[in-house]
Amino acid sequence: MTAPLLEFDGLRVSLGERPILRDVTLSVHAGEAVGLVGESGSGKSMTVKSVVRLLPGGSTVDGSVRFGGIDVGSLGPADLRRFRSRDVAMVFQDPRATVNPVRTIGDFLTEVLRDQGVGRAEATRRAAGSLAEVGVDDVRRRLSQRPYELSGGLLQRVVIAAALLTEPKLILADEPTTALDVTTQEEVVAILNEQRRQRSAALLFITHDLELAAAVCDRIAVMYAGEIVEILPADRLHDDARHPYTKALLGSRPGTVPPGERLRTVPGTPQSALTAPAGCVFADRCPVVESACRDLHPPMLSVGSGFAACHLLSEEVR
Ligand SMILES: Nc1ncnc2c1ncn2[C@@H]1O[C@H](COP(=O)(O)OP(=O)(O)OP(=O)(O)O)[C@@H](O)[C@H]1O
Repeated sequence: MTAPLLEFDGLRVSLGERPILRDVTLSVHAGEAVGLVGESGSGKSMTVKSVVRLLPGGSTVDGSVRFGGIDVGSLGPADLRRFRSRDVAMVFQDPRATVNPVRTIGDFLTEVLRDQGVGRAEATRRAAGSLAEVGVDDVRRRLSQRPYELSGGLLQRVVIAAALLTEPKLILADEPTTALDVTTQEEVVAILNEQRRQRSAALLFITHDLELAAAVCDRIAVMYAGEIVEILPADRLHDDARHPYTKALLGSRPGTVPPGERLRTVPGTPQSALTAPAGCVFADRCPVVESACRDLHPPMLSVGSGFAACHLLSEEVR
């Protein structure tokens, strides 16, 4: 197999004394879509932000994030700028926080290309083409409009068009549809995925929604309290999930209980890397916890089609 495009290798991030990510190890291959799922505060956004070095000030980083074999922590200012504007593209939750409200859509779209020395007419032509590809109609008029004139769904398409314009090798998408209504969410995710597939761009896709991750991605990494606790192929999610946390997430989805019955949730409250116990981070909420789980940190084990960090699996793989 070829070397991964993106590799997190034992990534640890702390803010002062406070741990945020602990030993995150994950790879994303060229053209592959990997979903990062987990409850709020599990570290999904911090993992993604570490790729482009957008962590909060005062963060300490150990371990590494490599892109194309190069440690992004070692990039100087000019290389970092080039990496951020050419190799990766980002799509965040709220398009209105991404697009400058007082500038036109055309200016927003052509800016990066113009920075790269592309002439105005050519940049506008490419911007118009990119908008059309993500299903925006009346492209010429859109280019002269300002963000407040567009709906949230349309504006997120503009952000996706911008993300695709520089032909990035990797797209980082952090809950790209949470701010949109349900029908628009599906359309926007479908367009993002279709367009990145056509370009063979890899995708690191953050979502709370396991089913959405399974529909869009090739593999899924489940995070809890700043750690990855399970990684498995998306099409094996239902059959092969082994970690008690992944199973609890699967059991708490809407649609798993008959209409009228109360939706099950994962019992207990989510924890952060700071509050998690010393042994298994999920021990306090785990329905099958044993005494060893509280003391010893479980290693990531190869089980079935994926990997999971759970003491109860140790016997099985021995
Ligand atoms: N700017 C910040 N300053 C201090 N702590 C932060 C900051 N951003 C995030 N954290 C903390 O880092 C941990 C991981 O947060 P992160 O945003 O990565 O989680 P997440 O899984 O993406 O959650 P969500 O789904 O709510 O976005 C949390 O405990 C959070 O409180």
